Amino acid sequence: MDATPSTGAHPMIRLSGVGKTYDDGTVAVQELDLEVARGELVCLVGPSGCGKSTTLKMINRLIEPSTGRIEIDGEDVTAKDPVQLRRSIGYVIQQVGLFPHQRILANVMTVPLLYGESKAIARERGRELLDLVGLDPATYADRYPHQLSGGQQQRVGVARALAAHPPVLLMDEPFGAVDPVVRTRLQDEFLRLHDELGVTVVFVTHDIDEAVRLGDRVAVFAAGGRLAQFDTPARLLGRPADDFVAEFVGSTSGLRRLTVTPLDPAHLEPLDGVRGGDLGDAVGLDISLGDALAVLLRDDRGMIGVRDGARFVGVLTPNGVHQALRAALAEMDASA
Ligand SMILES: Nc1ncnc2c1ncn2[C@@H]1O[C@H](COP(=O)(O)OP(=O)(O)OP(=O)(O)O)[C@@H](O)[C@H]1O
Repeated sequence: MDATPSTGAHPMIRLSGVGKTYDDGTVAVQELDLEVARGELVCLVGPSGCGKSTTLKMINRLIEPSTGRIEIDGEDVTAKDPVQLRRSIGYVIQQVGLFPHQRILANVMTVPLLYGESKAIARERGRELLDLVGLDPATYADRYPHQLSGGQQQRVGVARALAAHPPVLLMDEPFGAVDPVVRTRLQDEFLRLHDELGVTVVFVTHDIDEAVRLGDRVAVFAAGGRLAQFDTPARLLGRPADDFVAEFVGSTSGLRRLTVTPLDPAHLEPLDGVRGGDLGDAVGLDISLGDALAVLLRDDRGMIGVRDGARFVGVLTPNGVHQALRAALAEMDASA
């Protein structure tokens, strides 16, 4: 299968009325409706035990749903052979699960070989993928997993999951075990990779910051697998659906909103009368309000220049930051 999004009318993943009750009576997920568009990156987030992993594992049938229907690209997954299904869906977990006695390249080549590719092609594809996830094949291809750091092992896990060009990639807390600095780097790299490949991703995390940073949309789960809100990061933070979501996104949601609100020329002040020397650092229009505010706070002039390419387009002041946040909420309300 190919990761290139096709143009069919149905979503890439559709869960309708899906529920899971384990044999001991635990209701892990109930009546879940969720649609993931082609090429979308959706994060499932929520407190421990709220059914995120169960939901993910039902998509590739590691767990069979008790009720409801799951479709991938319009096809009912229960009608497919589970082994074939799992080969066509990439799966990355926190405990990377690399084969310890195989070298890194061999680990990544596993899936293409399973698909019957020749060794030469699988090797070439493996090297390409290592490169894609930021591991120089000349350095890492012949190492064993224990000779890599935790973050590097996670990258190999991602490379291996992408080896079969899966149209769908499921990720369960893939960056949970690495330190915050490495985690941020892996998130950045993964966002770039997602843009490049257009693969549809469902990503489980318990970290709301990770969810709003990565997700095109974020599904917040409450206990018992209840979907409390499924929305864009900006709406989730700006207009939480209920008290549970408000509490989950937390008291720092104002700060988080800065990271998901773009810098908008409408909230800049004109350059008139401002001399070059009055301006602190200049930032580009393509950054978030949060990054712009960080630059604004770095010096005490209270304003920074904003460029669109090489051209100065205005000045951002603290008042402009407030205006942008207020306007983003007003826009959301108008479109609701
Ligand atoms: N095999 C099982 N048998 C019985 N109950 C289970 C089983 N697997 C999971 N559960 C229960 O189902 C609920 C949902 O578990 P799940 O692993 O999906 O949650 P989660 O949101 O992914 O949690 P975490 O963030 O802690 O990984 C929990 O109450 C869990 O104890």
